[in-house]
Amino acid sequence: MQGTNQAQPPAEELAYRRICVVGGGAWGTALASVARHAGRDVSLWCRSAEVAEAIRDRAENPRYLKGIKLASGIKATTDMAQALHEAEAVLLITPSHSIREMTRAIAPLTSPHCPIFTGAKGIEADSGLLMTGIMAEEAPGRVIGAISGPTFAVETAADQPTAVTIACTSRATQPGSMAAARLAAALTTYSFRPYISDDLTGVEIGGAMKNVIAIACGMLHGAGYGENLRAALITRGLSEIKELAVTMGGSRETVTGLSGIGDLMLTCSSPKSRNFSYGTQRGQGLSDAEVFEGRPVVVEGRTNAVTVTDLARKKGLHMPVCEMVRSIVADGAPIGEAFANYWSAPIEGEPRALDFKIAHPATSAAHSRFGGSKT
Ligand SMILES: NC(=O)C1=CN([C@@H]2O[C@H](COP(=O)(O)OP(=O)(O)OC[C@H]3O[C@@H](n4cnc5c(N)ncnc54)[C@H](O)[C@@H]3O)[C@@H](O)[C@H]2O)C=CC1
Ligand SMILES: O=C(CO)COP(=O)(O)O
Repeated sequence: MQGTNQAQPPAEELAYRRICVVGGGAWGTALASVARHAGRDVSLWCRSAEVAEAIRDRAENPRYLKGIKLASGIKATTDMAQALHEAEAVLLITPSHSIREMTRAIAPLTSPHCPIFTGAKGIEADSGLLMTGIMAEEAPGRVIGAISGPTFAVETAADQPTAVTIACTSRATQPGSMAAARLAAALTTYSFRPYISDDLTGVEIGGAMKNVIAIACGMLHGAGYGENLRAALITRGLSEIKELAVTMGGSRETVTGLSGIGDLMLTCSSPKSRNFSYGTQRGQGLSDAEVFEGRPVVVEGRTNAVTVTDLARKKGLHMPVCEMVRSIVADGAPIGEAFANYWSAPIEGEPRALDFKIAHPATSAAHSRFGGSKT
């Protein structure tokens, strides 16, 4: 059929030439470095003058990516208007709680034709909106998108092979479709491999929920449980992601992709993950205050345990893994007790001969491991 086999423009012609990354933390800096390696004109807005200076002058970000040599030529600045000047695409890479405020700041400083993509993973408290839902409210009419997947900033910045998903508001429409493809073309290097998706909801639900499940895995790992349990939590967690994603209009296929199972596996199994590490330390008996020691660290799963379960409850969905994490991080339940409740709950649709709350060995093991109510 005529028209269906039209040749795509060459990638270089398609690619955005000028990209502004907003957020000079670990992930924003890593993406700025990727874009520079891909040959783009890259500006980076940083909150800290010291960080901006180190990136500009020495191609390093000692605060967030210590010891890693970045691409040279990143125009790092603390001046937002200067960073956004003539940007063809913006990557908004600050923590999820700041996305509303940051989109509000970016919108008037950019052309209405400039798409905004975010790498933040989360759901907003109160509104229950995904990151791109917030951005669509604050920058109405804009093409909005997300970049997600199994991506530790420290590896990406060090040029380790990394695959991501780039999704856009209605990729099926011309502007959305073009924006995702243009960003993918702009960021592709020998080590950075973007895939395109039109399932923004599925992509973002995966990103928000995997952090909560990683905390669960970390907590039980820290408490001394084995890999069997971790694999079970990842699998049951994936099922919770699938339920919420499909209920919200996302697709099952996305859940089995990079932004779903890919990111879930990575985050649930590595000490490089802040969510998994936080969980591990809590599982070892440390309190929140002891884990953070006054240093603010982005652990998105702590707040998202509440926002995800709030949303699921509203939709009439039961999410035992996420509820377990919520009961610990938000309601102060002892980890052993929360796990025992989770593990001993009847399995829907299956008859149980025993009262698992009393008889299951894992229940008493959990209680003794955690020494009653201390943790
Ligand atoms: N670090 C990683 O490996 C990855 C992180 N992400 C996501 O990217 C987002 C950012 O994470 P990271 O860069 O790792 O965090 P980070 O802690 O390394 O850096 C956060 C950056 O945001 C800035 N910031 C913090 N609060 C702010 C606010 N209220 N307003 C404006 N700027 C603010 C900080 O100054 C800093 O530059 C998170 O949602 C995270 O889940 C996604 C993929 C990988
Ligand atoms: O999102 C990430 C990897 O894809 C980073 O995970 P953490 O925020 O747990 O470090």
